[in-house]
Amino acid sequence: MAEDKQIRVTIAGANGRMGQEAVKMVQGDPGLLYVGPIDTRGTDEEVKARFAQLQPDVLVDFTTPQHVYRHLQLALQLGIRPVVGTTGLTAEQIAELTEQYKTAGLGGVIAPNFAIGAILCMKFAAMAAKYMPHVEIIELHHDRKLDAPSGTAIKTAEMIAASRNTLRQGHPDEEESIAGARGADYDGFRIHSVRLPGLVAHQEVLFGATGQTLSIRHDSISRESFMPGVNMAIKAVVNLEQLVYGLEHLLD
Ligand SMILES: NC(=O)C1=CN([C@@H]2O[C@H](COP(=O)(O)OP(=O)(O)OC[C@H]3O[C@@H](n4cnc5c(N)ncnc54)[C@H](O)[C@@H]3O)[C@@H](O)[C@H]2O)C=CC1
Ligand SMILES: O=C(O)C1=N[C@H](C(=O)O)C[C@H](O)C1
Repeated sequence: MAEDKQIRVTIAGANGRMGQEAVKMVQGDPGLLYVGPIDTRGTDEEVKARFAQLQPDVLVDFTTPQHVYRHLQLALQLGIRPVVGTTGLTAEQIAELTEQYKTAGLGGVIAPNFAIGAILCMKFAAMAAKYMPHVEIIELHHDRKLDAPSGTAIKTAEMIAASRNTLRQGHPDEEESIAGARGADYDGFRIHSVRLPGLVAHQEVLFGATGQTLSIRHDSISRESFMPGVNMAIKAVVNLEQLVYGLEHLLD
């Protein structure tokens, strides 16, 4: 894509908490052109007609787990590059979409978290897990969140599992007297999800070893924290020829 051409951006979920921040960010960048919102709660024909009217290069998605898979399929059919922040896609869906985008040679970004500090938290946790394999993840979010565990916690768990020798933690005879007390099991370690008003997006990764503990924590205290990452992904995706899962792949 020519360097001096503005990138045409549409946003799904433009009236939501993240969408409103994303509209402001896109409108504030002279390199980007906000062509308007897209709402896909209609027939395929209606939605395709709206896309044809907007002519976007990039579709930014901050909607719900229920709609995001269809959005990625639609973007593929229409040759529009997606930048997806919506969480809740399964590992199988991501693998299938990755193959489909590769075959089409179309760029896309799925990033469970766009905040640079959250990416560092994941990377540091993966580094630490190699040497301190006893680990638990606690993610904490506002109580309007639909999915649990968070996309960030799942991605963190995947990165930890890739660098940690598999180990089933805790006492072999441990039992829950209240179901769920020990959290969700991922590859032998636990993920705990906290939902409270007043929170935005937070994660703590705790490690334990003989006589010591290590905590790695990230806090997003406002949704502006995600915007530099969204901006970076929009500018990167126009030059990609495959679907990338995780902002860390755009950083190195
Ligand atoms: N990757 C990241 O860094 C971040 C990701 N998220 C994720 O983004 C998603 C949205 O989060 P919030 O903005 O807090 O939610 P929200 O509920 O405030 O906004 C979602 C918006 O999407 C709209 N919507 C639903 N279906 C739609 C459709 N088919 N077409 C167009 N619009 C539709 C809703 O009306 C609503 O306005 C969630 O999955 C959340 O986990 C949130 C924060 C950061
Ligand atoms: O719903 C949210 O708010 C967030 N969702 C993403 C996730 O599931 O990880 C990213 C961030 O944690 C905020």
